[in-house]
Amino acid sequence: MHSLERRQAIIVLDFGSQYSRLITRRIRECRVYSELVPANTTLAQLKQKSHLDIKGFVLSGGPSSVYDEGAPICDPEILHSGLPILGICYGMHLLALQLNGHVAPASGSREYGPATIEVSAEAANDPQIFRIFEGIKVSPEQTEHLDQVPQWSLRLPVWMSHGDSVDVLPEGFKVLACTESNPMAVIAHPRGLVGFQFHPEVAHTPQGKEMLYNFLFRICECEPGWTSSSVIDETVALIREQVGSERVICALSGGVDSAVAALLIHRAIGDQLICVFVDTGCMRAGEREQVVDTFASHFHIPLVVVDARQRFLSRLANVVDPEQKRKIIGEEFIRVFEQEASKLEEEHGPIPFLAQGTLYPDVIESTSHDTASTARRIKTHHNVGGLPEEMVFKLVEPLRTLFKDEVREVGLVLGLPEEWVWRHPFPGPGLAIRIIGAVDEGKLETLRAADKIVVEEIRNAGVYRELGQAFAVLTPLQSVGVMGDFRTYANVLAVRAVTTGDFMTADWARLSPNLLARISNRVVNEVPGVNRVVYDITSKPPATIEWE
Ligand SMILES: Nc1ncnc2c1ncn2[C@@H]1O[C@H](COP(=O)(O)OP(=O)(O)OP(=O)(O)O)[C@@H](O)[C@H]1O
Ligand SMILES: O=c1[nH]c(=O)c2[nH+]cn([C@@H]3O[C@H](COP(=O)(O)O)[C@@H](O)[C@H]3O)c2[nH]1
Ligand SMILES: NC(=O)CC[C@H](N)C(=O)O
Ligand SMILES: [Mg+2]
Repeated sequence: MHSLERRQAIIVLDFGSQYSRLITRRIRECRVYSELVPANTTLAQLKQKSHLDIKGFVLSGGPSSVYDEGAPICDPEILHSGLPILGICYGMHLLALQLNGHVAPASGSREYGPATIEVSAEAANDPQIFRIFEGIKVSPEQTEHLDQVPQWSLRLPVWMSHGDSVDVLPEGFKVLACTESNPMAVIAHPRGLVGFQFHPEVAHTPQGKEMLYNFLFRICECEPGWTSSSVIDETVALIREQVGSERVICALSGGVDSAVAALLIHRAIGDQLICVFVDTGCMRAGEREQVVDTFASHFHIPLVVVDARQRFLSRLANVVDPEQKRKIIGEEFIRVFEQEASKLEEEHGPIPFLAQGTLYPDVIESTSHDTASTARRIKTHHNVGGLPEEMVFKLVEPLRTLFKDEVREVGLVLGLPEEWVWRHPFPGPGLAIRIIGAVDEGKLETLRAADKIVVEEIRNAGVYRELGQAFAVLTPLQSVGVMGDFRTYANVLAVRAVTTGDFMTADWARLSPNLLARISNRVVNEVPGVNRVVYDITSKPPATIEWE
């Protein structure tokens, strides 16, 4: 058995800020592993993560005031652990309050948006306290935007969003910086406790990343060891530990996540792995052939293709409700895998494990971190919330701790072809959730033809890589048109193209009018049953990326 080296980690306690996940991202961008955990996680619970060598904590911001009834607090054991802590906004308020300082409740005036912090001369001369700002300079362009010309000291543009503020320091702390309206904008204790009233994780704090860098490397004394190759080595060792000499089937979709999962598992356990691709009947034009061909030419892993078109389509017949569609598909997937596993077992012996390409965001979203309110379910993703309750498999999910761009990097290192690495995500329920209303073979044909044109034109225009996702949606809406002097009465097709980093929020892509014109023209001319094309100009939120 492989002995795993403990991985250096920074734990981010999530007090409900909309930026909590971004803090984790920023830390990982500095090549230090970081995990987001619920606000009420205790030090004792964290110590059970024995594979982690915890080097410090970040307490995130949050919507509550520390004076709200039931406001989340931090386990005192964490505050007294002796490890460095960075408290951001609400996290700073907690740090101050729980260590016997004082927080002034919001008094009408809130500090929201850009602000300038000024580091005090005295603090700048205290190297222990100053570590968080060491080496940071403002660029001349930034100085122009600051309130006044700097004389001697360090002034930095930052981004604020708060009402409460610290007004009495806890013992041993010093003020490191202030703003015009806030005398305690940054506080610090020589033993590595730092409070920021502003948000270093957002792009509007230009030097924020350098501050986080200082926290990680000067205060927590981390080493930048979290790289694609370290991820690969660790994950491979973990898979071996979990699976031993047993067999695994991997649900392979043709998307980047499951392909990378399959490659990692194959590296770990070789021919104990079999991949299974399910043709649900809701795939895009040529998808099945493409997956089979690319897989065969790049992987040396057996692939079973299951033609489950009939069974999915007959269960979906006349189903209109999006959530019901998702549940049916989630369940059918598992039933198909079970059936295939039992067939394969006749030849290969027991297959207790099912591997999936589940990512870190799926995991974070499926647990509610918000202690004050339970997150509302928007839609059931088939591979997480959509799994049936009774299931014979144990799950292997080697990407459970990774973000999408990290998965792509790992894919490149493992030799996954570029075109596969950069494919837009395609949801498991496929075209079934891009046909509004009931799904049938005729509508699938129409949508496949239209979707092919949309993607082709986007590729031809050279903008595929700039987009997070681009696809067509078939609406049940019919409208009147005129073609070759004849009246038509046919469906409206919607085109959706978004830019996004993490698929949690997205903006509609500003595709060029010429590109949109080409798409519209070709769709209406080449796809029977469509006589009108519209472009979706809604961001997420308030819309979602998929229409169902
Ligand atoms: N047609 C399919 N056949 C087999 N497994 C599938 C299929 N569709 C989805 N899955 C499983 O469901 C998981 C989640 O799907 P999801 O679309 O989120 O990931 P992906 O397809 O691997 O990557 P991407 O997000 O880039 O599309 C996949 O990783 C895969 O394990
Ligand atoms: O594998 C999946 N199974 C699903 O059930 C599912 N639903 C949405 N998606 C994908 O998730 C991302 C966010 O989509 P939404 O903004 O529509 O929620 C987008 O990338 C969607 O394509 C899914 N992927
Ligand atoms: N962004 C934050 O963390 C805000 C903290 C707290 N809700 C306040 O308004 O002061
Ligand atoms: Mg997919």
